[in-house]
Amino acid sequence: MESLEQALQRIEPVRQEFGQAAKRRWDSIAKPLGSLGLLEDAVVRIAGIQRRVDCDISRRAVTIFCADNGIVEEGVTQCGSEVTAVVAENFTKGDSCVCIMAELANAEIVPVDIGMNIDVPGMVRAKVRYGTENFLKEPAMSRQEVVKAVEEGIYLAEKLAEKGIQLTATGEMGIGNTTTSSAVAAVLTGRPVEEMTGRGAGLSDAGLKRKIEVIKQALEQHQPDPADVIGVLSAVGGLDIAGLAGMFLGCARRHIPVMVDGFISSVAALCAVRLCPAVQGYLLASHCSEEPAGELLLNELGLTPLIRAGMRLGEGTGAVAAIPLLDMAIEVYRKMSTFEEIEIEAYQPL
Ligand SMILES: Cc1cc2ncn([C@H]3O[C@H](COP(=O)(O)O)[C@@H](O)[C@H]3O)c2cc1C
Ligand SMILES: O=C(O)c1cccnc1
Repeated sequence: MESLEQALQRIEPVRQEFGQAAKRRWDSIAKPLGSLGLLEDAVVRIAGIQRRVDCDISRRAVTIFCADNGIVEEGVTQCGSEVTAVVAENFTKGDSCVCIMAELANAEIVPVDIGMNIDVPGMVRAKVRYGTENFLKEPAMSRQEVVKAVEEGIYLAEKLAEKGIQLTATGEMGIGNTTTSSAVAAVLTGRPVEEMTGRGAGLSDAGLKRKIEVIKQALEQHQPDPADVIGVLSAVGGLDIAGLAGMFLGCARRHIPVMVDGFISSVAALCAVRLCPAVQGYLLASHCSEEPAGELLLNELGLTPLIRAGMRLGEGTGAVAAIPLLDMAIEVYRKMSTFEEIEIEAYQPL
């Protein structure tokens, strides 16, 4: 298993020359220049990542990192931690929002237990520990545990690469993970907690107020250093965010395009990019989360979303929703006649 340090050293920048060749192919196609907008940009990006002009995303998976969060004790969520395992079990049976969407998008579901309170059969076991601590009282976990979770994500990306997966979508499930995500986002962006915090899966006004207070108090207490991503995750993060950060790093390491989902996934992507800026070139933004910080995080990542659908579900639903758009883009890119071909036909005597 590759260590985080080794992976960080081995991640290479994307190869622009393949992206440039893909752009020339788009420009030769018989349609107004650039008229498929972000769909064209996505294919150019994928070509650079895969290092091939005839890029291919026909084999795809959605990895769903599942973990529990000790901070749920503080009343920052609408439902209890037991819901994490219930939904996770449904991932193994194909009965969740993301499963139904992934079936249509022809994406394999890979549910990963990176730190749930309960063991659920049928999941990829990458459990670092049974849930985190309540970060209002003590650090969520140790630095070693953060590194272990990141390394599990990197390892899983390696396994997906070995299986021939050509595109990964990132998902998560873990009650309380919008609280950990808001805390991490506030530290990494240096923005006020209020701007970074929303209602998650559905909090009341009073609940939202409490959630903001809890995060503020915890940050006051831990004073995490924004330059120390592992330290921030250890103080106020979650195992799902750490595992996802590893997935982003691992996909970059293996030249796999990786689709960012919503709020939690964006925070994990930001962690990965702060650990290794070259990772940015391997990311594709699917949609803009309806959580208050959704747009800000995408800006911070330098990404433009393909979809604006007002989604705020998680599980990887937004990332999976964008896959059919990419399929359509690649189909046009491959099959559509070029200006040259059409002109040649036009000169044939009728
Ligand atoms: C039944 C159910 C299914 C979900 N699927 C995704 N989430 C989403 O909501 C959770 C984060 O919100 P919070 O921080 O407010 O707990 C995550 O698990 C996320 O994936 C769900 C939440 C619930 C309740
Ligand atoms: O945007 C998200 O990823 C999100 C928002 C609310 C709850 N769960 C996930």
